[in-house]
Amino acid sequence: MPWNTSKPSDGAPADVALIERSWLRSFELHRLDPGRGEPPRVLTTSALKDHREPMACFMRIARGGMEALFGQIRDAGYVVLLADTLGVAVDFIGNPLFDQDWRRAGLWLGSCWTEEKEGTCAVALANLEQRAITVHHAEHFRAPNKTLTCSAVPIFAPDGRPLAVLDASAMESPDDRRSQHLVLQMVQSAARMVEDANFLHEFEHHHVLKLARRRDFLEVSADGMVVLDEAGRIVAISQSLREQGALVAALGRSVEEVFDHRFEQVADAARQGGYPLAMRHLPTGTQCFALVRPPRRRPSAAPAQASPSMAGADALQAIAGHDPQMQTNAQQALRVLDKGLAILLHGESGSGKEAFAKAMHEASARRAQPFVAVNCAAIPETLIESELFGYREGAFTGARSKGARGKIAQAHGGTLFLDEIGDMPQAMQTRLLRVLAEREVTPLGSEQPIAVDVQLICATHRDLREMVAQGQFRLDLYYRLNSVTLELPALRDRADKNALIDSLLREDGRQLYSRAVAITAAARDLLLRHDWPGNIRQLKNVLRTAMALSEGEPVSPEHLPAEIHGGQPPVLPPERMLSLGGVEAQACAKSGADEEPGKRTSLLQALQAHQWNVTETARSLGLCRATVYRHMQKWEIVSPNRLGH
Ligand SMILES: Nc1ncnc2c1ncn2[C@@H]1O[C@H](COP(=O)(O)OP(=O)(O)OP(=O)(O)O)[C@@H](O)[C@H]1O
Repeated sequence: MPWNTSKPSDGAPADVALIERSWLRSFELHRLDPGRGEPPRVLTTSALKDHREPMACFMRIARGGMEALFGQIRDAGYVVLLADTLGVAVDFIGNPLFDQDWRRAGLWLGSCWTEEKEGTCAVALANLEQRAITVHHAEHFRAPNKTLTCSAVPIFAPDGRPLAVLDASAMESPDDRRSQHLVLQMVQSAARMVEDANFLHEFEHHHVLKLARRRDFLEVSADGMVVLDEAGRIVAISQSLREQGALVAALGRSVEEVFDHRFEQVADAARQGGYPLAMRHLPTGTQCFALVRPPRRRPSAAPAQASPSMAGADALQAIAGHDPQMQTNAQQALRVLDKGLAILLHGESGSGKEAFAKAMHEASARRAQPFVAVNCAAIPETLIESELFGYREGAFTGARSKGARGKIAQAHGGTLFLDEIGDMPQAMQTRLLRVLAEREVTPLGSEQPIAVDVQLICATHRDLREMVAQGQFRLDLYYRLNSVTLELPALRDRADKNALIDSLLREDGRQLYSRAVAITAAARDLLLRHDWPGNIRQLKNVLRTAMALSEGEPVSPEHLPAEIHGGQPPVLPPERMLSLGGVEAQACAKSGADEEPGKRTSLLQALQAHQWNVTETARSLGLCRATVYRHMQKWEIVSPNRLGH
């Protein structure tokens, strides 16, 4: 576990390649004139407010890092900028003596540093490539920027999403770009400081383990941080660990599965002042040390009293993208969150209902509490009751000896996401209605009700009104669930397909090749013309397969499956049929046409390879989970984990 490896330094040759590519785009894609004279555009105060408001909370935290950085470099004539992910400078610190000069150079609050307008520049490149970079003097594309030297570093949210860019710029500097190496390092450490402070703030109500390989450095400079929820599960890791790929596999596991300590020991250390624990990372046997930061007490017992999260609101905006209908959905969601209303998401399979529900949870006052998702279509009818409501010991033959908490009780204080609610059996509809009315749940075999307080979000691709008309869904439950219905557009109807393609190439490219992967105009054109029956999930799978086939080179038409070319879906052997992302939509859409015996074997092998983890299996095969469950039911494949029930 290489926690203490230092990050790659300046990496000048890599910078040169990025800068060359950006120049090409500036000429060919953005058709900019390098000789144009004006400085960057500066937004009006009210337009700037729209950029600052959503990140107000983060900006307060970032200010500390900006001031510390400015203190180190002000005498050398640098200013410090914080830009949002659209390249707008939302905060600025410079020596006020030179205000006029900064403003003329575009180093000013509200200035827009995008590649589309400015061509090659550091803030735009840090945003696009999501890595630290210096753009020095003539490396800038436009003439007025060529005297500048700018070093910019992206800052990430706890979930790995880009949040902002920190930049240090000067109007005068030596010609040799190596003179900026140290400045870039300083911006990097300030960015990391801001990122860590934001991380600790987001998880102030959790136990946080600060980890280091060397005990002496633990208190002054930890190698990374790990967050535990109330049940001792690892729910987040800091960006430093994420970048090194360390502990990513530990997410979602309990602390004792990953380290040789139980949660009680960790909580005990926290109570006694967080003394350093000597720990062993079980999968690798690596020794490390941990300081435990205890959770801060909530000011009130009710979690719903906390203030809404600005970072969460950002997450919601990010999921909404640039599509007007999705933006309206995000605004409406923000208005109705934390008001005790049930929310219904309606949209085709793969259109992002669960992703949107998660983002809503992150934006709500319940964000530090659990988000529990239940797919009603995936649980066999005989198990749905115990799964949802829980059971007491000995409630039925095969019940676990200690009983089990149901999903509804697990979501207490947080959000319960009921996916495919249209598939919930009628008897369960009646029980759910009672839970919603009485705000308590009675586990099977028990007479003792447990009080529950959950934000309920349901999702379906079905027409519930039609189901009500046909007597398949209870009218009273329908009214309870849809205080607010948000319609998620199908991908083919989204106005921001281009931006979605770019963000998937950037995010998944980062995972596969540590950088964004480009796409040719011809391939993009094919993607834009396709009608995407499997929606964003299908697009994501097609792009991942294409990126793998292109080996990181720009994705071009030959990397795309036949159906994207407007042809018939490829006729493939069953194994490939299940393993190609591009056929996901077909598999989802027509589960009746897939009877070949070879497919059962392929699915079985994939499930075994992923230790019967359906989510992982679905991901590896490029299918949606519901389809995997459907196939399992149809082909009578039973998980060994279920045999005991
Ligand atoms: N705005 C987005 N940007 C990038 N990826 C997205 C976005 N929205 C959804 N996705 C991804 O698309 C995939 C499908 O999303 P999700 O599971 O939320 O869809 P769904 O509508 O709940 O599907 P189903 O009805 O089949 O359960 C997931 O991998 C999700 O991460």
